[in-house]
Amino acid sequence: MPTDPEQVAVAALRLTDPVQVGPHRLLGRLGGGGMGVVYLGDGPLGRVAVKIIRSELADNPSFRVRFQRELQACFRVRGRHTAQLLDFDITAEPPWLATEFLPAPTLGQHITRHGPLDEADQVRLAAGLADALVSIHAAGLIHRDLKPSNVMWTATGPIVIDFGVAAVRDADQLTATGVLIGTPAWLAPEQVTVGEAAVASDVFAWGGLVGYGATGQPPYGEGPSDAVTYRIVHEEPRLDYARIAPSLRELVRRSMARQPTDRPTAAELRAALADAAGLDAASGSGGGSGPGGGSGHGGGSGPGGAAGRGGPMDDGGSNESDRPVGFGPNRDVTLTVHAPTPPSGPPPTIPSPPLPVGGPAGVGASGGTPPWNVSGVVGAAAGTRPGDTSADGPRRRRGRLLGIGVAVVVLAAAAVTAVLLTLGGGGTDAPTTFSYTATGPWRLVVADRQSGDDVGCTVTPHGANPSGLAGSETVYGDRTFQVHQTGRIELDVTPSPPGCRLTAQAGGGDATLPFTVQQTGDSSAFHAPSAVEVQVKDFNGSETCEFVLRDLASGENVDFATATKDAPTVRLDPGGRSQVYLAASDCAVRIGAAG
Ligand SMILES: Nc1ncnc2c1ncn2[C@@H]1O[C@H](COP(=O)(O)OP(=O)(O)OP(=O)(O)O)[C@@H](O)[C@H]1O
Repeated sequence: MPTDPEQVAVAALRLTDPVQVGPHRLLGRLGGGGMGVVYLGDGPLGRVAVKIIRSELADNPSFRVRFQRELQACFRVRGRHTAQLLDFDITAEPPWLATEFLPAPTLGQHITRHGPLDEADQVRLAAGLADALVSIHAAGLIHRDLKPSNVMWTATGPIVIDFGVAAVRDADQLTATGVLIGTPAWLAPEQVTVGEAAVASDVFAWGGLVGYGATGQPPYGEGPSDAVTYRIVHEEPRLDYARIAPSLRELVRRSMARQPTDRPTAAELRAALADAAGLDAASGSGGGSGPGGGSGHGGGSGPGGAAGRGGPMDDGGSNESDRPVGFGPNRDVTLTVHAPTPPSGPPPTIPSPPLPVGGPAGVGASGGTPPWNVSGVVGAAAGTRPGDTSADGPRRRRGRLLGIGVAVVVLAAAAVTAVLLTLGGGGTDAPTTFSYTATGPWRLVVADRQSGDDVGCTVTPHGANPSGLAGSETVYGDRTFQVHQTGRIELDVTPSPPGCRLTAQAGGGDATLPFTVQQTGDSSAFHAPSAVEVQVKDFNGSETCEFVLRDLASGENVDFATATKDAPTVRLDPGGRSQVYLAASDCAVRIGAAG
């Protein structure tokens, strides 16, 4: 376990950030993801982590209903290794929820700083995560998004955050155009292929996380989401089992079985590890040293119960995080943490001298020469997968649930040249101009790589809009546009790299029918059959879904149809075109040849 003080980055509030949410005064930013931004708050419940939900999600009428249901289930989760939900207001604008603040790095941050875990910590990680999953599953929830940024590495073991919200997020993610959320690297094969998660999917992620703890590497490597999802569906995990503690190897191997039914349950994992990690295998995690009595409440805001993790401290109670630390506009701070913090601390004060303004403290977001400030085109070697040439390292947030069709496209795209378009000039606020010379149809992939904000990437074409782009577009997560225009195309993008990354992929893809499209954006192109059948898998809260079939070569709209809940399958006629694609729709669909 960490014995040295750990650094917890708290970035300054931005001018546009709220300063108060319900009864919680916001002190700084802890991070952010697809659902929204997470703030450090202080108030009647002590220090809390407040997540403010993105308006794109919250605007969907079904979101609040689902979210409230899910959060009520979250209140039932009382685990030694799960973060306690303390308060929420689903009726607020925007909605928010508050969980106990865990003054610790995430597992990902810990491993980035200190390297892979030794065997004793691997066992603690494995046992703690298994215990957390038992608590979550016992409440009828599936985490769905267990990954290094959702595990806090505290002095009392791993503590899982963010459970319950992924279900709502997944159900609603396609309703807000352009919002793509999630991290494919940790998904189970069935989440990729059919978009469905079960408790066994969490067990699969458990195996990947334990492997990551032991090796520092994600189980399916790094790279663009297409490549990673392809590997998840078709390949065995790339784990160096020799580096995994012997007592965990077989459990990891079994938990990452391709067939969900071949995986152990979380309870079996926990039982197998109980002795090694000193867990009480029989009683579960309901008791233990969990937080004191949070009382659930529904729509309104109000205190949910006492915050704070009452577990024993590893280091005899030294607790520097209670020292006055500086918060306030334009000041980033680093909390030095020896142990979990009791909730009530002295009110924050502004330190002297002022701390630097910039990105999250300790992350090095400000200063230095931006490594992206180069112009040129980097061509991938023939036969590599699109984007495999990226020198950008792991992507922290990306589109998810790319479906079988995308996996197929990866293969097809391997034959074409993938081009990473790098950009010249541009400060943080000024747009950076991207240019690409196309000789045939191509795909523009916009990746919003800024996991810590809710800004998105705004892409604005110079001159005429290329097909697919409806003028200036703002993208959250990843989104693909099919473009038929050839010649030189110039686009402005803000913010500049590395927050936003634009990639061009030659060709329009060549997916094999049938395939499933879960993400927003244009589908991959496919050879046109005599008629196309589009079956809506998820209306994502809408009453109807509009479809447009487009010709890849010309960008021309060739057929339209509207699916309704009474008639969820529609036929589209390619009208003799040889290669077509389905233009952006907000619904999740399966595209096949009509029989
Ligand atoms: N309870 C908490 N205590 C302390 N820090 C937290 C807490 N919850 C979240 N954080 C911090 O905020 C970051 C962002 O959390 P969040 O769950 O929104 O994002 P994510 O998991 O990276 O993304 P996504 O929502 O797309 O899965 C976490 O990685 C962590 O650093």
